[in-house]
Amino acid sequence: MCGIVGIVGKEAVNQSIYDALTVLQHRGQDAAGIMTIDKSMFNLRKANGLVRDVFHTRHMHRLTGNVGIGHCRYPTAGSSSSAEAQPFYVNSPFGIAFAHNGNLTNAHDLEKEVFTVARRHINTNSDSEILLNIFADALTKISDFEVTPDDIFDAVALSHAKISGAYAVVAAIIGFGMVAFRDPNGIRPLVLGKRTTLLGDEYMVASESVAIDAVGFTFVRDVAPGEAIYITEAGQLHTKQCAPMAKFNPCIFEFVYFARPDSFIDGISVYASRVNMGRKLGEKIKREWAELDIDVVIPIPETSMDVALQIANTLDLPYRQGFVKNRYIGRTFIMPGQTQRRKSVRRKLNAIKSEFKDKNVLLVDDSIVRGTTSEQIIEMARESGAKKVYFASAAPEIRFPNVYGIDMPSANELIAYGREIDEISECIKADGLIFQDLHDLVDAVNEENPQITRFETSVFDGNYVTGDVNQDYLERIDKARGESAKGSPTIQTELSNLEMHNMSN
Ligand SMILES: O=P(O)(O)OC[C@H]1O[C@H](OP(=O)(O)OP(=O)(O)O)[C@H](O)[C@@H]1O
Ligand SMILES: NC(=O)CC[C@H](N)C(=O)O
Ligand SMILES: [Mg+2]
Repeated sequence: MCGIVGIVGKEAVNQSIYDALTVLQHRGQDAAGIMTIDKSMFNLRKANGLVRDVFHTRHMHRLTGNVGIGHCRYPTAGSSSSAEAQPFYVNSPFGIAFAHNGNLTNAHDLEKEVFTVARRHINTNSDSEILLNIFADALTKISDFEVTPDDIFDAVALSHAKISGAYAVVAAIIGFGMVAFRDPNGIRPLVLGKRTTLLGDEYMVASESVAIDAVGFTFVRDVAPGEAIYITEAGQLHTKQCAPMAKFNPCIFEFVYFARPDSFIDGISVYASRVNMGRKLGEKIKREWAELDIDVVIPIPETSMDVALQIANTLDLPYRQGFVKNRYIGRTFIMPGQTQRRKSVRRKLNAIKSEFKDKNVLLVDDSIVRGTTSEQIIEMARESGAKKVYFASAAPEIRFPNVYGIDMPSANELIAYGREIDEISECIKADGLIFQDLHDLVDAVNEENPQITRFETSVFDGNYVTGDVNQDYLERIDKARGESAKGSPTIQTELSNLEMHNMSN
């Protein structure tokens, strides 16, 4: 669930892109990159690591220019190698820098087409590099030496017709400007911002509105599903709907977990949707656990905190911070391997024993995916003296793989796969376990924008909106990306030495 950003400014954009990436860091912790256009050259810095570790002052000095794009990566295709960090680059037609959030479902077929028909070489296993080459090939076919807004929109339309899956994209084209587009289902988010300066208007696109707030731009609107935005280097804005059947199917997991609560996505406040989730789950707990002897509601920091507070209010119970989060440890779910994820839970969260001693506690989390967090947290609550430990999840049981940009390629890794609620409860050793119902989750988010008629909910119900995901496909991604396919950490490290890009130190 990477973070992307792009700015066409009147002055240097490097610092604003850096600042935007720091507030999109929760979307991808593995690698980061910035590419700027300075006259007729690109400047690039990308590497594995957090934004604050990838860019040093010496890199920032060299990232000159008034147009640039940035990316922070959470890999969902290929490997964690720094060669797959983004932005990617191609040199024909023109120089194009490219950053992508999402995941393609027909990358395998497209790769063949790129090689045999477009005669282009793909140098990594990243689906984003394929997507870039599909777009570049479309632009080659359509444009001459000059690029008009219509050329850009025709190239995006041609790309939409070929690509399947989830993609929010930002690209910078040397000599012309910046292009951004969103897949026709609008699965991944993308917003447009503007800032008026004495030198003229500046434009920005980003994965979440929080990035627009952070760098002092004003939120204009969400980019529509299928729509393309083209901002010339001179700062002229052009927009066009480029997909005939575009419709909103935003990923519901953005609201459950991925996005920051202070962001708005497709007209929906992420925070308000989480408060609604808490209210609905609180009401379900009241209905189904009427006899329950809960003394206190405790969130599992950080994402579940807004939900847990609302559950406590609905149940009229005290809300207490029983766990302290180490602010220097990132999100565990988006870490690359299960070993690292397991180790990080205890490094990240520590219990305040007095909040548990001799109490029946209700622990609240936004979701249970592999069960890594819940199992260890329940153990910590018991070690801290809790009498009984109940557990509530603001999302329903996750039983299906994700193919649209969340790294859950294998059903076998999901704790709810093939298990009923009492079996899951037994696995995580809870005294009672309750999940939100899917219709309540959808209503909780939908209440904030009733115009959206459908959400992408495949991890809960197995309905994949692109219509091309079958058992064969799921088996292939399981083999290619499941935990057993990812290899040992040593192999990962070796892979990370295979890279091909500039500014490596
Ligand atoms: O069942 P699991 O496989 O453990 O996955 C679910 C957990 O992972 C996430 O937390 P994470 O630490 O990533 O981020 P947070 O600090 O934003 O809650 C999520 O909020 C759940 O706590
Ligand atoms: N999470 C994402 O958006 C990942 C983008 C792309 N599929 C990659 O693996 O780099
Ligand atoms: Mg969490």
